[in-house]
Parts: sequence; structure tokens; C-alpha cells
Amino acid sequence: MAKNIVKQDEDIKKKSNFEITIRLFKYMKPYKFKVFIVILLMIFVMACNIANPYLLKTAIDKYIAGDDLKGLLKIGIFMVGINLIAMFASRIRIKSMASISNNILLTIRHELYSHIQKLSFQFFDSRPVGKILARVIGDINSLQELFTNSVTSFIPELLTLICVTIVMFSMNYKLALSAIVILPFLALSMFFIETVSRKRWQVFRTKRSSVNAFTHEEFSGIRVVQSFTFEEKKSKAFVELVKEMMGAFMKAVKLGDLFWPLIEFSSGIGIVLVYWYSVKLIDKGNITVGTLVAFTSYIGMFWRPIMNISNFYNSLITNFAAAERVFEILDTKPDIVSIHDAVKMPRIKGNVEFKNVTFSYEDGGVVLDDVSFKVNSGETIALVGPTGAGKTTIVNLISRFYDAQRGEVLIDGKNVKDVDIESLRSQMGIMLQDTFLFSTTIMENIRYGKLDASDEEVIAAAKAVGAHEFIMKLENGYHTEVNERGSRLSVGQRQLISFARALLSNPRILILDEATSNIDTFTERIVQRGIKKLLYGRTSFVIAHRLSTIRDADRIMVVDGGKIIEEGTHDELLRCKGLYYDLYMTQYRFLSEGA
Ligand SMILES: Nc1ncnc2c1ncn2[C@@H]1O[C@H](COP(=O)(O)OP(=O)(O)OP(=O)(O)O)[C@@H](O)[C@H]1O
Repeated sequence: MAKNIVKQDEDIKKKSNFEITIRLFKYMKPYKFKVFIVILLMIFVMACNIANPYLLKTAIDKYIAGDDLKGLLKIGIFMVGINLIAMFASRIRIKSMASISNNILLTIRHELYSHIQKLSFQFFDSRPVGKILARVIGDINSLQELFTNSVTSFIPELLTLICVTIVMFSMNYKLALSAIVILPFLALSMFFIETVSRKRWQVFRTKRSSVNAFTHEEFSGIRVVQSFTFEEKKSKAFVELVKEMMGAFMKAVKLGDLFWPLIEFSSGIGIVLVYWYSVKLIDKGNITVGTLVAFTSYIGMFWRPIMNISNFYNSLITNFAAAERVFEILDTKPDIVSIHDAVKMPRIKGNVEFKNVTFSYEDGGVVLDDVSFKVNSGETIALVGPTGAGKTTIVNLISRFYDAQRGEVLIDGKNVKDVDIESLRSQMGIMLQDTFLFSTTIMENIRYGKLDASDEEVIAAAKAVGAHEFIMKLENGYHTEVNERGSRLSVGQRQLISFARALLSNPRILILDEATSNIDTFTERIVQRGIKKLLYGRTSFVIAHRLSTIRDADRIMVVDGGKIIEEGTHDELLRCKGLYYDLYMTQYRFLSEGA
């Protein structure tokens, strides 16, 4: 998977027009009956339109020329009748297509959303969230026009074109030929425009995606931007990106705008030729006035479907780029999937073993190098080591967020690759340093740990980890809404909520990346009690930053340079006077006051 950053354009693999068309049409399958009815209505409208000039010709040549007022009245009433029905049919078409296209967009959006949720960490490592948002929202919106107007009109327009051509040729083949002699020139020009335009629209969309990603990143990190007074610099960068996007848009639109003048020009030439020729034919008495009137109507009708089909084609080119981007994500296979005959992970006892595990991230060097260790059920392991040593990587492999290139990760003797992922992860509690809270109530945030938990269970979990007191002091207690990411709460409060959430899920294996941030001594004590409560009775891996957690751990593993270089209790490791001793002297000793 190609990596890209905010300002770097995505590299989209081109798909053939045919492939994209077929895939888009497949989404219409569930609505085939409705679409069929809509097409029938359109054909009816088309037949009325084609009949009009012919009826007019009959009225002029037969009834007006023959002074038949009764016949004229009859044909007039008939024309008004069928045109009223045609108007009604057009309205039904518009309403039905709006509903069908909305449903299709909902299906595609949902499919994309669910698919992205299944993609592995590697996918999210490879692109900014803003670029993903651009596809789920912007690109899918672009498909709307394609489904609403274009698809159902294409078939009737094509039929109109064929019918009108047949009628024109049957009326007078020489006049008909003069009308269409310009068509090969038009087709050639459109082919050229399509080839260049498609590329330009793709460039525009990737630029727009970069603007999205930039905006998303800036606003997510607004605190950093403001505290380092980066606003102006960032604004300039934003304007640069927007300018690039506008430039790409102008280039794409310029070419797309050639469509209409080209068609108008071709139709103009066609009409001039017909008039010029028909005047000659009338002079010679080869055609009647009625035929000329009907023919001039037909020539308009001949060019209208060409214009509409070209419009459809133009919209295809514009929106195929969007479809291509949507399908690219839908075609991305999740790297981490349950194997075909994966068994459900039975209730985990908690024995964890790494057997000669070697791992590297995509495009990176070796992060874990032939790592082996065994952890017994119920043990608390503190992982310590310098930054970038590979501690988080070890816990990511236990939860199978990534797969090791060599070696085995075993839980209760079962290779994590052989068991169903959901049954594995549902028995794990993973708590990251950056506690993530959703913008809903505290009650719901805790309930994420166990979706069917009652309010009483939620409150019991909060009480157990020591979160209840501060929650009750908030204006609406458990029903207080926290802002996005819980920004209205303090770091310690957010941690306590996430502890309650983890305790509620009652995981068999707990993974805790301890927050490094300093919190006041009072909250620190509550948080420590919360941690103790959480760790009790389950296998736990703690990427430990608090000396208290490290001291209380059954075992400390010291990770460095992709290996576990020391293992033992706090006192044992201090006695060894190795890396742990050095870390203790430089890092942890100073934290002991907070412990
Ligand atoms: N998603 C990723 N893609 C590529 N490389 C990564 C990724 N995550 C981590 N790394 C690299 O792998 C190495 C180990 O990272 P890891 O996060 O496991 O270290 P750590 O010991 O947890 O560090 P810290 O204590 O700073 O959190 C680092 O060199 C890091 O740059």
C-alpha cells in the first residue's frame, strides 16, 4: 500500500471505463424493476416527442390544406392529451430516480464505511484521516448526479436518437445525411476531450483530498497550532493547497467546458446544411412544406439526445474519477483477516507466548528481532525501555493489529493467526495513552465496554475504579455530555472513565499503555487504585511509566533494540545494574514521589 502524507497526492490506479460502468450498474440491480418502469415512462415520453412533429405535419398537409376543421380539432385534442400524460410521466421519473439514487448512495457509503472499519492499522498508517473522509463524503456525493439524471435518461435518449434517425431517413435520406455529416468530427473531438479530461479530474480530486486532509489535521491539532502560534504559517500552507486545488479545477473545467460549444457548433452546422439543402429541394418541388416543418423539428430532436448523451458522457468522465477513488478503497483487502477455517477463541485463560517473533512495519527496518518470552495466566508484566524500543509493537502483535513476519504469537497455546479475530479481540482490553472518548454522555462512553450493560453495571464499574465521585459532581452526572475526545474533562478524569470502560468489558488480557502526563497527587492516587483494580485477576501488559506500576508488576521486561534484554522484578533488575538500573537512575527515580 502506497504511503502518502497530507500534502502528497494520492496515487490512484486507473480502472477501465467498462469496469467502472459495470460496477456502478450493479448497484442498480436491487432497483431493477423500478428502473425498468422509469425507462418505460421515458420511452413513452420519447415516443410522444417523436410523434409531435409527425402529427403537426399531418395537421398541416392533410387537415389545414384540406380544410378539415373536425379532423384538425381531433388531432389537436389528441396531441394535448398525450403531451399532458408525458408531462405527468416525466414528474414520476424525476421523483423515482431521486429516491433510487439516494438509496444507492446510502448503500455505497455504508459499504465503504463498514469496509474501512475492517481495514488494518497498516491502512490507517498509510494515509491521513482527512483523505479517507474525502472519499466517504465528497467522492460519493459526486456519484449522485450520475445516478439521478444520467443513467435512466441514457437509454431513452439513445432510443430517441435511433428512432429520429430512422424517421428522418425515411422522410428524406438526402436531408438526413446532410444533418449528420458532421458527426464523425464530433465523435473524434469528444474522444480526445475524454482522454485528457479524465486525468485532469483525477488530479483535481487528489488535490481536494489533500485540502481535506490538511484541514482535518490542523483542526485536530489546533491546540498545538495555537500554542506554538503557527496560525499564520498554517494559513499560508492552506492557501497554497487551495490554490493548487483551484488550479487543477480550472484546468479540468476548461476542457469540460469545450463540450457544449463543440456540440452547439456541430448542431449549428448540421441545421444550416439542412436548411440550405431543403430550400433547394422545395424549389425543385421535391418536398412539401409539412415535410420541411417536421424535418426542422426532427433535426432539433436529433441533436437534443446527442447533447444529453454527451452531457451524460461528460458527467461520467467527471465522476468516474470519484468512482475510481471509492472503488480503490473497496478493493483494498484488509491485511489482518481471520483465516478461512478460523476457530473461535475459547475463553482465554491468559497464557501468552512469543516464539522467535521477528517484525517490521511496512517500509521499515526490523523492530522486533527474534523475540521469545512466556507469560503465565494472571501475571502483570511491565514493559519498559527507551522510546522507540518496540514496547507498543509487542502489545500490537498480541492483539493482532499486525502480523509478525516470522515466529508465532500464542495465547493459551493457540496461534493468534489461527483464531477468529473478533473472538480474540473481544476478550482483550486495550487502553491507549491517549484515552479516546466519543462525543456522547459519560454513561454511553463507559458502556462501550459492554454494549448490553445496565446503568447499574456501568455505575458499579465507575465506582470500582474511583470515577463515581467526580462524575457525580458534574452538572448532569452520568448523563453529562463530554465533547469530542472528551476535551472538557481532565486527563486523569478521562483515564478513570476509560478504566471503568475496560473493567466493564472484563477482558481476559489487559493491555495498558500508561499515560505519561503528570496529574495531581490526589487524582494520581485514585488512578493508581483504579489501575490495581483493573489488573487484578487477569494477564496484563502495561507499558509502564509509573514507578508504582513497575514495582507492583510480577515481572518487568526491558525492551531495547528490538529484543528483551532483561527480565525480572524491580529489585532483581536493580541488582543487575543493567539498562533497567540506568533507566531507573535517570527516569523512574524522579517519578517515585508521584508513585
Ligand atoms: N505504524 C508504524 N509504522 C512504521 N513504523 C513504526 C510504526 N509504529 C512504530 N514504528 C517504529 O517502530 C519502532 C518501535 O516503535 P514502538 O511504538 O513499538 O516503540 P515504543 O517502545 O512503544 O516507544 P514509546 O515508548 O516511545 O511509545 C520505532 O522505531 C517506530 O518508529
